[in-house]
Amino acid sequence: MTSAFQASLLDSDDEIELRPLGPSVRRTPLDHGAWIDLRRGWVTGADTLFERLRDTVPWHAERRHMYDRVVDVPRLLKFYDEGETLPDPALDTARRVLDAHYAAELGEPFRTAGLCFYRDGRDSVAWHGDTIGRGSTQDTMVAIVSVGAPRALTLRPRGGGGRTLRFELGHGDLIVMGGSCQRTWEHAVPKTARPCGPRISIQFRPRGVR
Ligand SMILES: O=C(O)CCC(=O)C(=O)O
Ligand SMILES: [Fe+2]
Repeated sequence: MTSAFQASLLDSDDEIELRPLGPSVRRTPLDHGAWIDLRRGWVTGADTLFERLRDTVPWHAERRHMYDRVVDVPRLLKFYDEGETLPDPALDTARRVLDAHYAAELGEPFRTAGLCFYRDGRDSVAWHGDTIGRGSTQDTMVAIVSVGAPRALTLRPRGGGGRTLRFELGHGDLIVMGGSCQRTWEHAVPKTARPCGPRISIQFRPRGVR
């Protein structure tokens, strides 16, 4: 359970590595058939990976219609669709290891990678489920790797009410939202007035989940 699962991502002296998954992944069942898996510190050398992604990903800002206005999306984005080359070999390895761990339960591989760059506490994502695709009707999984400074990822049952769960995620932490989580729960990265450093999240999703 050690070296076989430990993937060295670079042949040189860079220390980006993935620690084993297996029993170190903690599952928390949530109401309505949802669950969360948490593996703290999955990626070692996560600060190095943060810097590489920050410097090499072709980040772009988006603007969206909100009522009668066009507003800035408060984070930088880059989406890698199925078959597109990922920006860093560490992400290929991460996806392979996630596939090996979750294939039997998920029944299909993770195919796409969405990247978000939260530059400071003003960047955020509002309450939502990933329901553009199949997540609105089917159980699925969304695996999120966080590098850089920790930010809170919050979860609550859809429509509010009920308790809000809060996970501070950064520095190589892995969280996986599974079961009905995208349609029965919502998640967010709230803005914060506390001084905080930048965070990048990498979301791996199966085909047709968005
Ligand atoms: O950055 C995160 O951890 C969450 C991002 C997210 O929920 C999304 O892009 O759908
Ligand atoms: Fe999301």
